[in-house]
Amino acid sequence: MSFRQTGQPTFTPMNQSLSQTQQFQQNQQRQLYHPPSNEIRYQQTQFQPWQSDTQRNDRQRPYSAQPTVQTRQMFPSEPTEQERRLFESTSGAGINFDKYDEIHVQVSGNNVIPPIESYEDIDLGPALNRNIVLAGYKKPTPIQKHSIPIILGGRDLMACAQTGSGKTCAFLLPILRRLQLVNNKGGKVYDQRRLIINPAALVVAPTRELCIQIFEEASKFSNRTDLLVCVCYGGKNLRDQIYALRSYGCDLLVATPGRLIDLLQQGIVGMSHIQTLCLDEADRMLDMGFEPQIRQIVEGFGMPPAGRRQTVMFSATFPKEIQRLAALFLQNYLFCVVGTVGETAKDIVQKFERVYPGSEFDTLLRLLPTLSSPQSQGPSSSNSNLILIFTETKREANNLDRLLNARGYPSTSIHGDRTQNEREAAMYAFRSGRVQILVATDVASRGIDIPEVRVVINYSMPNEFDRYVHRIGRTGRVGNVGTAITFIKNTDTSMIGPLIDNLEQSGQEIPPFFYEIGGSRLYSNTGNRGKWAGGRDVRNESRGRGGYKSHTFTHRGRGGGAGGQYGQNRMSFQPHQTAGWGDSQSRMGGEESWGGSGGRGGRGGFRGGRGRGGGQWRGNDGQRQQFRPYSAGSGYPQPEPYPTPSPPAFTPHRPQTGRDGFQRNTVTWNQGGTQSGRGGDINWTG
Ligand SMILES: Nc1ncnc2c1ncn2[C@@H]1O[C@H](COP(=O)(O)OP(=O)(O)OP(=O)(O)O)[C@@H](O)[C@H]1O
Repeated sequence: MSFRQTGQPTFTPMNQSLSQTQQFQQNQQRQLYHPPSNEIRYQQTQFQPWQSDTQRNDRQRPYSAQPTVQTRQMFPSEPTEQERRLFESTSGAGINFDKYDEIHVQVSGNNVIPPIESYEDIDLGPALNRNIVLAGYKKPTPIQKHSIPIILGGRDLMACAQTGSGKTCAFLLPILRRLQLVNNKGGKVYDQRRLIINPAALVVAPTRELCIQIFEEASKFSNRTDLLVCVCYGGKNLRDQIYALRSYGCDLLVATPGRLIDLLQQGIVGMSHIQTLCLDEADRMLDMGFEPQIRQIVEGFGMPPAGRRQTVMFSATFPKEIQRLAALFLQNYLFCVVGTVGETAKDIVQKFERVYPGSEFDTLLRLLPTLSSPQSQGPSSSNSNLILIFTETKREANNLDRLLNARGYPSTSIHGDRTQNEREAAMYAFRSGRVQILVATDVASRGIDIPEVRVVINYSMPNEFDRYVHRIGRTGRVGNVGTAITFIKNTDTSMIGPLIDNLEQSGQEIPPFFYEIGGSRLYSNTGNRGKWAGGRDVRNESRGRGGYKSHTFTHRGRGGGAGGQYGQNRMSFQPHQTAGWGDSQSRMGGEESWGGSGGRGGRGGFRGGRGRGGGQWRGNDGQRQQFRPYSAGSGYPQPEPYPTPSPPAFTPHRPQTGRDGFQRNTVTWNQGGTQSGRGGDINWTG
């Protein structure tokens, strides 16, 4: 008899006949329907790691039997000086931030997990909640609304959202929260007297600069937790990174694939504790360049297989063939797309300049005075108007940098031929506004977040549309407006079709000269245009009508009142009755739209649990369906972590930086402070 029939869950006692995956799913289910209260769940974080199968099976005790630890969260109400410095680089949301709510979100897969509407809807723990406030985030972006509960719920995820829409935080927050429940103790394990560092979560990103950036974000959000975050990337001294890893241990490792494989091959780092694997810029990580390395990392060093680990993938672009390949690393995953796959942000004004071979630099010189702020004519400390110029080759980047400097425009460059120290110096000079022009190859096209970049110039048009999307995505981030100027040559015919599609989609003007250049490509809906179009889960294409049901969400409706009706279905808010979430998914292949109608008190969408009840709606099949609301702060289902071997007792040192710039998470506590064991936030007792 199932829970849905009786209202009470029935669980098979855990025994040897259940596979580890089944046991994990059963645990998840148990927590899904019996979310423990905040306090009890917090106490639950104090558990010891499972050490063996027998011990794991013995863990079938009710929560009330867990040891009770009296804890009080005592964080200073005001940020300390150190915290101010840590969070000072966080940019504010732009004027168009609220427009994100108008973008439709589609989620497909089995048992879709509904989104949150605010950070308070979900229990991320006091430390993370405080860090969100310190970062100045007032409400989650659409991708965060969906990804946070999905990742926290232990599901695999393939997520696609526009550039600059907060994807980093969408995976970091739930990963850090899950890590708090793991008790990995820095993953230090001795194997035949040899120390191996086993992180519990791994984020892999394609470029060194992006790794540094993700690490810095992770350091911010793990502030005042006892989690150890490390970054490893090529171009820096390997011995220093090994020294730092071994000294401190590591719970969350951010790495580039090449350096990670080095560390794995030398037996410095192990993959056996990995519970969550995250591929940022996943389409790049799985294209021909990186795919063999990712396969090696996932399959060659004892990482738990799909189903026993959680795998999440994020990008702004997800070509269909990469989606198919990515599916091999995932199990029973949810596919979440904000807007349309590969869409450019609407806040970027796209302009085009027709150029002829050899006339590019003159065109640039003509444009620059109109783009730069007055301060940018010469050395200046103002960084309000940064210009990022993309070239196709390293040589072109070097030449352009030299020419610009010769003409009195202070610039610097970043590309693969520069040393890592030069690259980091260039990024620092640009971020801080010491130089206002950065000439870059595609090493800076993905993920790099510099809020003051107001203009991106494609000095030459890339030959793949996704590279264009990522390049121009360096501006117009998180609700800020930006401008992208692209130089188009007569030979760029293959890109004209996708560009026209894109401009039409974002309601922008199509330059008349496109019709001259485009020729027959303009009217063909094949090739690249077909490749990039659409925002579908590829699983549905192969399944035809029997594919996964796709749920469309819109988060409009804040501010109260009427409105928020979307599509054919209007959601009405009713007091929550019985949980029918799983049942509502039973009809495959249809499409539903769930809109926030504003509702009482003006919160649309899925805000239940504060007396506002759950929701019910009619799908296209006309049947009444219901969802189970969250209670504010009453605890989102938290899966039990996978069993991890017990590492030896370890007292972490926490210097701010390791030797030679190897960066470490910085955690400080007051004199006399106590730490309430792994898995919790650090508690201050004065
Ligand atoms: N909820 C939020 N409120 C305000 N700002 C936010 C929020 N979430 C993220 N940001 C800020 O938005 C900026 C862009 O975020 P992020 O770099 O994660 O975007 P992204 O989607 O990963 O972009 P890309 O596709 O280019 O990698 C960052 O400066 C981040 O601090």
